[in-house]
Amino acid sequence: MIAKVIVDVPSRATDRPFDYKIPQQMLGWVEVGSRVGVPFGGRVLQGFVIGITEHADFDVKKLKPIAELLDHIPPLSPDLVELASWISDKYCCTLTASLQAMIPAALKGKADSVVSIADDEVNEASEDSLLGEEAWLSYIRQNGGTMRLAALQERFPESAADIKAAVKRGTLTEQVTIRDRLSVRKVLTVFPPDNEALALEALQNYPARAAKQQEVLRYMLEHREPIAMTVLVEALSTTSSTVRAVADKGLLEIREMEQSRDPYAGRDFKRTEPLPLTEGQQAVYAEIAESLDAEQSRVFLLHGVTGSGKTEVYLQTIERCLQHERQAIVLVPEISLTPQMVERFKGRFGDLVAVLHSRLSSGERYDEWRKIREGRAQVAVGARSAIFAPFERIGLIIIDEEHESSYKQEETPKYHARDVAVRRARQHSAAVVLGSATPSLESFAAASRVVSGSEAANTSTSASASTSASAKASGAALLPMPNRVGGRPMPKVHLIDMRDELKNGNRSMFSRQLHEALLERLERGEQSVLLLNRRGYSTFVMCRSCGYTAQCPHCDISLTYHQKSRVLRCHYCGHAEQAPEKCPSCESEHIRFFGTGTQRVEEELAKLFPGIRVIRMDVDTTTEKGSHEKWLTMFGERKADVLLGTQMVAKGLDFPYVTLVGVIAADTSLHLPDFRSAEKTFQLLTQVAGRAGRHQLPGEVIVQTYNPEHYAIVTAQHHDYAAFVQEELKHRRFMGYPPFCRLIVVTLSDEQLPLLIQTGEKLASTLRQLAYESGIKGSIDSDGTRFIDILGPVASPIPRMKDRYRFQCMVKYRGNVNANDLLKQAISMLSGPQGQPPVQISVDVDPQMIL
Ligand SMILES: Nc1ncnc2c1ncn2[C@@H]1O[C@H](COP(=O)(O)OP(=O)(O)OP(=O)(O)O)[C@@H](O)[C@H]1O
Ligand SMILES: [Zn+2]
Ligand SMILES: [Zn+2]
Repeated sequence: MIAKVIVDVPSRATDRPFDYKIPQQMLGWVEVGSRVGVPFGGRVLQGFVIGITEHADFDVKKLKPIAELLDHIPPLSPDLVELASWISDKYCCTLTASLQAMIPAALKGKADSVVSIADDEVNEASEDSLLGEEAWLSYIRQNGGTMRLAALQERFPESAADIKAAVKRGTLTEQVTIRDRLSVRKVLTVFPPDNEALALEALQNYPARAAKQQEVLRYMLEHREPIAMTVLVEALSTTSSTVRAVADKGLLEIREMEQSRDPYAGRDFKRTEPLPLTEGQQAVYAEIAESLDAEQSRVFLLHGVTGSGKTEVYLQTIERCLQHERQAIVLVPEISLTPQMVERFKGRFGDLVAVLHSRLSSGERYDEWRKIREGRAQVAVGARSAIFAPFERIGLIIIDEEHESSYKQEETPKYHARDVAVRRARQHSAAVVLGSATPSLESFAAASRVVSGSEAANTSTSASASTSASAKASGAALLPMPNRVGGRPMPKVHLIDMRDELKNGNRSMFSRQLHEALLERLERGEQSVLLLNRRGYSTFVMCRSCGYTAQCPHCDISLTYHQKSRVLRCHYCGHAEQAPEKCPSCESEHIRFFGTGTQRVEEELAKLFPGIRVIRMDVDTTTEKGSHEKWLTMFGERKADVLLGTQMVAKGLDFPYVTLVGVIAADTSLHLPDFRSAEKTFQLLTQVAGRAGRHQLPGEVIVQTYNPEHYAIVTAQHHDYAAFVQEELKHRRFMGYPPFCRLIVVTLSDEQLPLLIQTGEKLASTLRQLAYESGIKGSIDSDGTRFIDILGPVASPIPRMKDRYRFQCMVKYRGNVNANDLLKQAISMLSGPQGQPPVQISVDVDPQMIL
C-alpha cells in the first residue's frame, strides 16, 4: 500500500503529496489523517497522510517507506483532511499550512537525532577499553546506552568531531525520530487491591514492625480509589518505598496513569437548569430544533438585541443536539472568552465541555484537545481555531458575536472561522447558528437578501473555491429577537457634543453630564463601565516643539510607548529601544508620551473623584495569565466602582449593578482608512451600551463624540440596526465594497524596491490579461452579473515592514468569477522553474483588515 503524504515544508513548490510505501508492520494503522515521520531530502520530517492507494505514480521499488507512525489514533479525521484542502483552495495557501492550523502546537513535532551504542560494541567493551574510554562514550553508557544527540553535543562540545567519526564508523548508530513538543502527562498512581479478601487477611497479619505499610494498606482498603503516589505519601506522611513494599507483596498495584492538565480542575461550577424560555426565545429555539431533528445543514442568523437571552438559546439547542448523540462547537471571540462565559457552559454541561483558548498553556490545550479527540467531551467552547475541534459527529456549530473581526485569522492560513464553520457543518449535516446584536453586513445581506440577485457578490454557483461560505448561506434564515428578556427596556443613550463642552470652557476629558452621572452612581453605590475607544488612539511619542515622532527603523510605523518599562516598541517587528529624554531631532525637552490612553483616564478619575475605586482593563493590565478573570471577579463582587477599559469591556459582560456606561471618545475609530470603520463604530457603541441595565436597575448610556450627526452614532443612539444597515449599504454600493463585491488583497514584499514594483506591475497586468481572456470584460460587465477589477499596485498602508518594502494589488470581483484560480495562474506565471515567485507574495481572501 502507498500513502500520499503532505510533508511539513512551508513552501508552495513542495506543496503536493509525496508517495511513501507503508511498511508491513504499519498496515492497518496508517490511515487518512495519520501523522508520520518520513525521509525527505536527506532529513526526516513530519507529515500527514492525506490518501492511501494501491498504485503509486512512480516506480514502487524506488519509493521510500514511512519511517515512523507518530500516534495510535490519527490526530486528524478524513473530514478534517478534506476541509484542509478546501481551505487551501479558498484562501490560496499551502495544504501544509491548513493542516498545521488544525492540530495543537504540542503535536508540531520536530526531527531529533538519537544516538545509541551499537550492540556488538556493548558486548565487546572489555575491561581495558572501558578504562581508556572517552568521557562522552561512558556518559552514553550511564544513560542506558541511548541518548539525544543534541544533549550529547551540548555536554561535550569539544568532542563533536570524535562523535561524528564514531557515527561514521558505526560505533554509534544514529536514528532520527520526530519528537513532539510536549507529551501526555503521566502520573504514578496507586491502585487499591484487586483481591480484597486476600488484602484484608494480609492486613490482619501484618508484622508489627511494618506498621507504616499496614497503614498504607488500610487506607487503600478504606478508600478503594486510585490515588496519585505523591498525594498518598503526603496524606500518610510516609515514603514511596513503603508504598512500593506493599505493592511488592502483591497487595497493591502501582502504574503510571495518563493525567489531564485540566485548567478548570478543582473549580466548582454551579449546576444550572434550563430556564423556561421567553416567547421570543421559544420561537427561535423551535426553528433551530426542527433543523437539528431533521439533521439538516442549515445556517441561521440569530439577530438578538443585547440582553435578549441569546446564550440561553445556545444552551438549550446544544442540549437538543446532545440528545441526538451529536456534538456541538461554540465559538466566541477570544476577548470575550471570559470566565463568566465559560461558567455558563460548564454550569450546564459540566465535564462534557472542553475549553480551547490561547491563554491556556500548550499542555493544557493539548489535553483539552485530546478530551475531544478521545470522545470524553461533547461540547467544545473556544476561540477561532476551535472550529477544528476533532469531533466525529457534529450536530451544531454556534458562533457568538459573529460580526467580530477576530474570527478572521491574520496569519496564513488566513481563514474566516464563519466560512469554515458553514463548510464543516455541511460535511456533517449540522446546523450553524450565527448570533449577534449587530450582525456583519455580509451575514445580514446573505440572510435577508437585501442585496439583489444581480448585485450580490454570491451569485456564483460553480467554483466552490471562490464562493464565500457565508454568502452561500443565502439560504440562511434570519431569526430576530428584538426584545430584552423580561420586557426590560433598552437603556437610554445620550449623545454629548464635545465641541460644545470646549466652547463652554470644559477642557477635561469628561463632559459635565458624564461627570454628573458618575457622581450619582458613586453616591448610590452602583457601578459604571467606561469605554475608551482605543482603535486609532495614540500611544506614540511626539515632540511638541518640532513634531518629531519616534518611528521604527525597520517598518514605516510609529513606535508604541510602554510606560511600565519606559520602552518604545514596534508592534510589527518587535524592535525595542529606550524612550528618549530629549527630542532626538531638536533637543527639546517637550517630548511627550501619549500613554496608553486608559492610564490617562485613570489618573483623571482619581483626581476628579477622590477615593474612587477603578479597575483598569487593557493590554497592559491583562497580560498575566488569569488577570482577566481576577479583574472581572473583583468587579462582579462590587469591589470597584468603575470598570475602565478598551474594547475588552464592551462585550458579553452581564453585571446587575452596572447602571451607567460612558464612552469617552466614540469617534476615534470613525476615520480609520478602512471601509468598515462606520460598521465597527456602530457595533462597538451598540455592544457597550448593551452592558447597562440588564437586570432590575435601569441603565443609562452617555456617549461623548465630536461627530454627533454621523449616522453610525445616531443609529447606535436609537438602537436602530435596520436604519444603520440601510445607510451603510448605500455607501457600500456606491463605493463598490462588500457585500456588493468580494475582495482579495495581494501583498508583495521585498528588500529591493525596483524588483518589487516591476513584479507588482507584472502581476497586475497578467491578472488583467487572464481575466480578459476568460471572457470577463472588466468593471463594466455587459450583463450585470459579473465583473473583476484589478487595482494597483500601490504602496501598502504600511509601506515598509521588517526592512521589506510592501506593495499591494486589490482584486474586486462579483458573480461567477473564479478569482482564486486567476490569481494562482498569474502567480505561477511569474514564478521561476523552482516554483518560487521573484518576491514574497501573500494573499488575503476576504480581508478584514484593510489597514
Ligand atoms: N428565559 C429566561 N428567563 C429569565 N432570564 C433569562 C432568560 N434567558 C436569559 N435570561 C437572563 O437574561 C440576561 C441576558 O441574557 P444573555 O446574557 O444571554 O443575553 P445576550 O443576548 O447574550 O446579550 P449580549 O449580546 O449582550 O451578550 C442574563 O442574565 C440571563 O441569565
Ligand atoms: Zn523635537
Ligand atoms: Zn518594526
